[in-house]
Amino acid sequence: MEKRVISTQIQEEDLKIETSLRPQRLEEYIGQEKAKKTLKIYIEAAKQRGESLDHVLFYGPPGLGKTTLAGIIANEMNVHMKITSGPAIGKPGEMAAILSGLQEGDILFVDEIHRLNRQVEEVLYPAMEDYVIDIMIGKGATARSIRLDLPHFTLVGATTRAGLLSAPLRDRFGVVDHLEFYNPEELKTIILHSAVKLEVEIDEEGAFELARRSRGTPRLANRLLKRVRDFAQVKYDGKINREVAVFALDLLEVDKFGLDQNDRNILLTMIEKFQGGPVGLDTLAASLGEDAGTIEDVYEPYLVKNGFVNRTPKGRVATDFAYQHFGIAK
Ligand SMILES: Nc1ncnc2c1ncn2[C@@H]1O[C@H](COP(=O)(O)OP(=O)(O)OP(=O)(O)O)[C@@H](O)[C@H]1O
Ligand SMILES: [Mg+2]
Repeated sequence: MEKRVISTQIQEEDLKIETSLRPQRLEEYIGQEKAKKTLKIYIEAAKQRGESLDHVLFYGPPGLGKTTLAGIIANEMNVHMKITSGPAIGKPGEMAAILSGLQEGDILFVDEIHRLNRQVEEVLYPAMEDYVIDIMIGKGATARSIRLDLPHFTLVGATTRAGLLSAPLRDRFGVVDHLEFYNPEELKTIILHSAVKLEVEIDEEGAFELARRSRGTPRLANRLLKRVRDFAQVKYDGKINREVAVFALDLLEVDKFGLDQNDRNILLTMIEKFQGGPVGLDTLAASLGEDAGTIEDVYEPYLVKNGFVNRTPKGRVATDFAYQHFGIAK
């Protein structure tokens, strides 16, 4: 599918601004009240006891703030954070090396943790549970394993697909938080904060228009803000109000539900090629020329959340609301 403005996955243009816009403290982190409340308590308790925080797993669609929260935990606990990811660690020895390099209280952030291979994962089990690793020394008949103590660290895992995590790994996390899509009010607040940092002039209505077209996702809200700023600069006097926002977003083909061309493609394919479904995920993916995992993690959650698609045991179904959205009779 085409590269889309609305894609919630990280793009090169985001890297620069994301670092500067990323909240550093829990109190600057907007929304996710449930996760925030529990984290706050756990952080305070761990600090009072002078212990490391329990292992934490964040899961949810891309761009909702998993990496941001991991960084915030490190800041609040006043410890270092080491960052790695599932696909980056191929061998058990590499994981052992990372773990033994940690200091007391440190955070090890493992992004895309569902992509760790089995052998690497097995190093984590005793490490998470008892803060030890077993290392094999020697070969063949003389091989033996020795046990090394690790500092008390906190593993923070992030994944878009909690379902793919093995049960033994999932069970070793003391705190599991599902990040939810943000509501337009929360996104509006995020946009207004970002606008201050980026020195963009935007009014409340302009911010709200961007917010409700941001697919419930802060990453997107920030990206749209940046794009619309460019429009405002070139076509208007640099200030973003509702009119500028609507004009720019229409040009970018983001509709008032935050759907873009690719979302519409998915829905129209379901409606036109599969009579609205039920259609299996793999069949739908093949028909769109898109990866099934991407549809499931990136596109579908928002379509389901907003009532365009239902997931049934027989497959995906386009809802009446989806038909209405396109003005197609069922
Ligand atoms: N609660 C929030 N308040 C303010 N800004 C936020 C919040 N959550 C995320 N952001 C902004 O959105 C950007 C993307 O968030 P982040 O990188 O943490 O998402 P992610 O869930 O880790 O995504 P991915 O699954 O792609 O790794 C951040 O750089 C930050 O600017
Ligand atoms: Mg991330």
